[in-house]
Amino acid sequence: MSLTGIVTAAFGRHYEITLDDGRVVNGIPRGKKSPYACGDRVSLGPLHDSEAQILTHAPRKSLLYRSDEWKQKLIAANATQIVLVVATEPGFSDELISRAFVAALHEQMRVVIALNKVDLADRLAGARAQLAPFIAAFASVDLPIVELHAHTDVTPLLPWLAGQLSVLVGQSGMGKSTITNALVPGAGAATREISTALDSGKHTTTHARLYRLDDNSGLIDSPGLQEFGLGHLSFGEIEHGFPEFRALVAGCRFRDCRHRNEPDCAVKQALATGEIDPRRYAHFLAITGR
Ligand SMILES: Nc1nc2c(ncn2[C@@H]2O[C@H](COP(=O)(O)OP(=O)(O)OP(=O)(O)O)[C@@H](O)[C@H]2O)c(=O)[nH]1
Ligand SMILES: [Zn+2]
Repeated sequence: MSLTGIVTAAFGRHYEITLDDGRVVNGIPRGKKSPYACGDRVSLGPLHDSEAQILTHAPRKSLLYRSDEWKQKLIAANATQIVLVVATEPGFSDELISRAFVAALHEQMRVVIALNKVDLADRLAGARAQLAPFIAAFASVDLPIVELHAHTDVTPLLPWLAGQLSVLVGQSGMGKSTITNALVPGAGAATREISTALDSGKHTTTHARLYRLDDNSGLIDSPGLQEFGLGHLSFGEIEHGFPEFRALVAGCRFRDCRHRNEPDCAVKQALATGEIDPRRYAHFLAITGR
């Protein structure tokens, strides 16, 4: 009988595997690739000095990854939701939010937005305004937005984490590690002070790690990301991540309308009337234009 366990940390081509019996070992993939992610259930070959080859992974409920022309980067396997962390400061990219939504909806994951650092009161209105288009766009989809001051209290997040395997995703400096440390005493995730000017965060979390919150809930902290390439998704899959377009596209003159320069495009008409938010439309062009 081969050993089985779950990937609890991913460091490039090395994986920390927590075996079903509780032992923690090193897993090394066969070949040159890094085809596993935190959250994967894996089976291992024979153990030598706490190290074993990873033979295979079990079928995944979901796989969150990003890609560009050159490579794919796995973020998490089997997660049921993304907790997208943004903050009042440093500024965040709303295009990254649109991208994370496309990836999440493609994998049938829920998205919860955590707006952190609400204590920085003079920045709060601006951050809320930046999120407003998403609230409108996702009116037909469940989209919780949880405001947080992670330094003092993360309990507002708890009801959203119950029963889920959540993956924290966000740009560097938004407070993912602070949230993880508060939720998992002793996690020891590195946090750092932003010492220099605003908006100049450099990332510190270098690898993804999975933490158990209770018997039914887990949390994966992932390195801060500045880009979320979606080169692996088709036009239709990207369009699916824009739920506010769904009811409209049937009204476009062309069945294969790309909502760019085509005549009688219902999406562009909705843009002109303000029914579709210009930021969301810009994100759609950026993501489908690649
Ligand atoms: N004012 C304020 N600062 C916070 C809050 N939460 C986190 N911070 C600070 O924000 C900075 C970034 O927090 P981290 O938790 O390291 O951010 P991160 O998202 O994990 O960043 P990476 O590890 O680079 O991905 C640190 O200086 C934190 O102390 C908050 O609620 N309010
Ligand atoms: Zn169209």
